[in-house]
Amino acid sequence: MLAYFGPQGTFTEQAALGLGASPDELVPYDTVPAALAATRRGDAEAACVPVENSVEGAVPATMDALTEGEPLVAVAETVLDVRFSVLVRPGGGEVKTVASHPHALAQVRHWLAEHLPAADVVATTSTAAAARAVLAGEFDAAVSAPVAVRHYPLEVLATDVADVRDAKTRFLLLRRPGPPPAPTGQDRTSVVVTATDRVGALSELLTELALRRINLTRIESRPTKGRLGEYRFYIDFDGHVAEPRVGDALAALRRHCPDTRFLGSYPKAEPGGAPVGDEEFVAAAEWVAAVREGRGA
Ligand SMILES: O=C(O)C(=O)C[C@]1(C(=O)O)C=C[C@@H](O)C=C1
Repeated sequence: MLAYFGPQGTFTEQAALGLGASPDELVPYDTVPAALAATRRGDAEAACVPVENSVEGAVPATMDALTEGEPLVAVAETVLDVRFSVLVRPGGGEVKTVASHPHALAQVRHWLAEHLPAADVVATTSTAAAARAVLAGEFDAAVSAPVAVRHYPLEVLATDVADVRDAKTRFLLLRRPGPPPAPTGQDRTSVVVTATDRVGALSELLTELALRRINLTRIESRPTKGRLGEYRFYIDFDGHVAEPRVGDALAALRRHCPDTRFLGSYPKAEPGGAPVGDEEFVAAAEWVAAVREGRGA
């Protein structure tokens, strides 16, 4: 069974199907932490959750749930184009309230101001939860994934709704720790570190990546929820833990920051950039091994 951030008809369900899940193994959970908790307990083999959107940024619920509790690791990612449909009850009349996930609402602010300026905007746990609530008569319109109309007998008031064209959301498939998927040459590695409060701490961590020619693809911070001013950094970079360069960098991060948590090495959804070769690292390690054994100098 595969848990996902539901209910039925979310973008996340679409993402899980796109990652190869079959519809009959999918089980919806109403929140991201609930989907991850089911995976931690072993009720689900894996969980599919949103992690970042190109307009609204990180999904805080996912970031927090990845560091609180037993480790989970990403084994795959996928990226979806995000355009919304506005759904109403058939023959529903005037739209006085419009509901959706906060991330979705943030992506259609201008559209709502132009087309439904008098409507009250209400946040729901997901885009599909909004559709479900419209069906139940709680709100008049839902800003939903286009697929939601297949699950809820609603009428489409508008399609292709998005303030920013080409908006995208990235989703992760997470499992309990196990051997990472084999490297493909176009992989991403994710970690979370807590930088200590001193001059240059974060810059030292990033320098470890730069020194090994590792391309940083994302850095996000979230408060540790402990002391004010203490932050965790979520760092994504190109490469796979199986590559000597990347393994070396991870070891360095862990030396700087003993609570470094590995969040996975997995194939990139949108491959790009030439892979950086590991030849120099392999050759240098062989040279050191030879020196140690007295075979080289
Ligand atoms: O509510 C959904 O349909 C989701 O899958 C969540 C989510 C998100 O968290 O960003 C996913 C894609 C869209 O950007 C809006 C909402």
